[in-house]
Amino acid sequence: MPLKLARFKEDLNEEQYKAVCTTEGYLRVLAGAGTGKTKTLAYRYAYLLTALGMSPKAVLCVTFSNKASREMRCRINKLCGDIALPYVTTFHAFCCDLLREDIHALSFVKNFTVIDVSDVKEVLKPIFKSLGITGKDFTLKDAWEYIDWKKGDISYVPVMCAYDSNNILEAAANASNLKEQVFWQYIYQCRTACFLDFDDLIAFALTILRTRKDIKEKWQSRFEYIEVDEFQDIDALQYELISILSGKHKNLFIVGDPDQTIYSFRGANVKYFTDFAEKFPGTVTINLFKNYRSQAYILDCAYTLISNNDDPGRKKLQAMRKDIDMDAMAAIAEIKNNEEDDLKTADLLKAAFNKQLLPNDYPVEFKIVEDNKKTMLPVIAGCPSVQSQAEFVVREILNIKDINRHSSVAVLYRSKHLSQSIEQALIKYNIPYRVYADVRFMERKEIKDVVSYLRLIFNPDDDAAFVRIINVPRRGFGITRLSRLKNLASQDNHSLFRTLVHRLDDRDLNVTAAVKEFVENIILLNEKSPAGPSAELEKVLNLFKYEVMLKKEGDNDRLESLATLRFLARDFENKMGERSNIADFLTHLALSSSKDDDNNENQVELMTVHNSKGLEFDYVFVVGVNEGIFPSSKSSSLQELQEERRLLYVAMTRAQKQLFICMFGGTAYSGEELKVSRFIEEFREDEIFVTGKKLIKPYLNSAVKHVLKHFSIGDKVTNPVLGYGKIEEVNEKSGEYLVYFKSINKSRTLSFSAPLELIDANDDD
Ligand SMILES: Nc1ncnc2c1ncn2[C@@H]1O[C@H](COP(=O)(O)OP(=O)(O)OP(=O)(O)O)[C@@H](O)[C@H]1O
Repeated sequence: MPLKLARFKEDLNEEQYKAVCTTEGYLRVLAGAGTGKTKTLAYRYAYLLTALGMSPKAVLCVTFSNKASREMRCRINKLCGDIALPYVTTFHAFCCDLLREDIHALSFVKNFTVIDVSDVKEVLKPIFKSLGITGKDFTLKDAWEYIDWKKGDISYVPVMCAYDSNNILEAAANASNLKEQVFWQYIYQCRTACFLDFDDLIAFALTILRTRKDIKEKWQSRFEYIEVDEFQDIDALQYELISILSGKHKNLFIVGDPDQTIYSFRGANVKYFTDFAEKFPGTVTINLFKNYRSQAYILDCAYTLISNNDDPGRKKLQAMRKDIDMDAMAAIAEIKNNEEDDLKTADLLKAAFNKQLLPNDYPVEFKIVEDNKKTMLPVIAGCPSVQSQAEFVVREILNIKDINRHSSVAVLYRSKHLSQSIEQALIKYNIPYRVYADVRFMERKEIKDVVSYLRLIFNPDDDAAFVRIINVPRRGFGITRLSRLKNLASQDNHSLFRTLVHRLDDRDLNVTAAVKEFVENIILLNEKSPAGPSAELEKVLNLFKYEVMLKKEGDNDRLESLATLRFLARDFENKMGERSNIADFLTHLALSSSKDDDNNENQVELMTVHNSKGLEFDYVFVVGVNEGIFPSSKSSSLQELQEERRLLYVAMTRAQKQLFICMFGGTAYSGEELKVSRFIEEFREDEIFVTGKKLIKPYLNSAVKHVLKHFSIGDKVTNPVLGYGKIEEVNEKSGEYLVYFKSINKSRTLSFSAPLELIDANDDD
């Protein structure tokens, strides 16, 4: 059904409507979190099609991620019916389309293969091997970061595409350092295999547009209108691409929010958004500031946090949602004890949520908060350990009263390694979940490998475990030998491992010294009286050289997974005490990895904050808000810290109904005591509800110190109850205003945090 024009006015607010209908020229929309940026973009696209009658082929709408472009297509299809939308796309997909059509201009093959980051690592591995590079020199990730950085200068493209590929080898031979050598070897391998990585897609497309006037004009003519989402996060090359493409018709619509710039580390620069009007004279700017997503307390708290960053023309967001049912929300467990320790807290949480009497020997006060106002405030939870944090999250999830879809709950974290303790707790309580764009912890290759070692030691007849690890690390026991062994095993009617033990000198198998060593070690560990899980794990990692292999490959991600596994083993021992053994630990792990139906929509969503961009959930838990984690220990400069703050702001503004910000105590691997994030210190005490005060309280400064002054003497303001008023005095020390209200013909003293909105100085009250 065609969209009725009246609907645009009905569905949109005044500013959104203006943005949708201003179709000609340069338009910049400065849209705060949850103010309907995506909605405006979708409606504008629909408006171009229905009101102007444009063909979808003439409108380019570029979003930041595949997820965002799927969402955009879905929204447009809801408005315009089931039509094809060939150019609602991402930067990379668009460049790929352009190259499939015009890569001949670079004399590169049309049937190139696009490779992603994991493929890049596979291309790099043999290069590392041939150059004898180990993790001590640099890691695969370091190499990839160098390549990514190098490709910021696209002058490599003609070399990569040149007829004579010896040029590339020459560049590699003349390289001034090892990383540079890896770069050119990588380019050579990609050229030979006809691979293009994501950086190449942009670099190749831009090279064509820069150098081939005819092709440039073709693409410029094609797109009469261009829309770009998340413009605050575009980089120099993407900016140039859009500038070129919009160069003929000059109808460019951009939306962005400087407070949500979270990709500076990848070269994004917010200046392309903030300086847009100078670059393109005649630009109209529209501000969207009415937030339709979150309840007011969440927005207030997020605003307090982000106000610590430079002000890029920030406007306080106005909460529009009035429909939130407080009774449906999760009650909060308030921990008031002074002597928390890890296990006790978990038990206490359990008791509190089950409304059981607390055991007498806990010298604590612990209760469920039933106060609506407190429940609405963002909760800051200080959990004594990473496990009690997970316990807290899961218990709160179970306690949400209106939870009909688990997918209305998200657990967000700064670093993906934080997911595993949450995963364990969700499994324990049978709550379905999905880890966004990631492999679950127990399904990661390295974890399965190491668990297979443990299984084989425990049970040498475990053929599945044997097959998985006999040649990892490589021991000269590939597919051919394995298939011979399988035949022999079925003749002997033995398991694979036992057959191998009996046939070590069999000529057919011709086993290597490394395989013999493997067999000896398995037998040795199997015969020894088993140690606790963590000691056993250590032996496996050392004896079988698994960890050495990862170090050689420089695979930090996998090494960090092993660190997590060590942590799990230690934790299991702590919990189970002297009784703990490897068999129980294996059972525990096996149960943890039981698969749920991944297509099930009814799953709690686990993801990094970066992945949560553009999404919204009723209930949001941000976990691991610890100093060194969030902000990351890698962020030390002012700019980096501001980016981390924006990242937390993005996480907080995903929440619609309730927001939980959790940190955990304990000791880090480095031996240092874990601390509360500096961002928690930036919240105002009156804007949050703290549970687990023992950990949090020492870090909170007095509310007054943190209260921000928003208004000056003479400002005209409005209050939802008292109506129009005028600021008469500002008392910085007490954090209060004296405001004269016309409705009562009196002045009232109100705190800086009172609900006051600035009204236009020209407004006549
Ligand atoms: N005019 C409106 N009336 C009612 N609801 C609206 C309006 N505009 C947007 N919304 C709703 O507000 C929520 C946020 O909108 P949207 O996802 O488009 O925001 P956004 O600006 O893209 O957010 P962010 O940048 O934080 O990801 C959505 O649930 C959307 O349906």
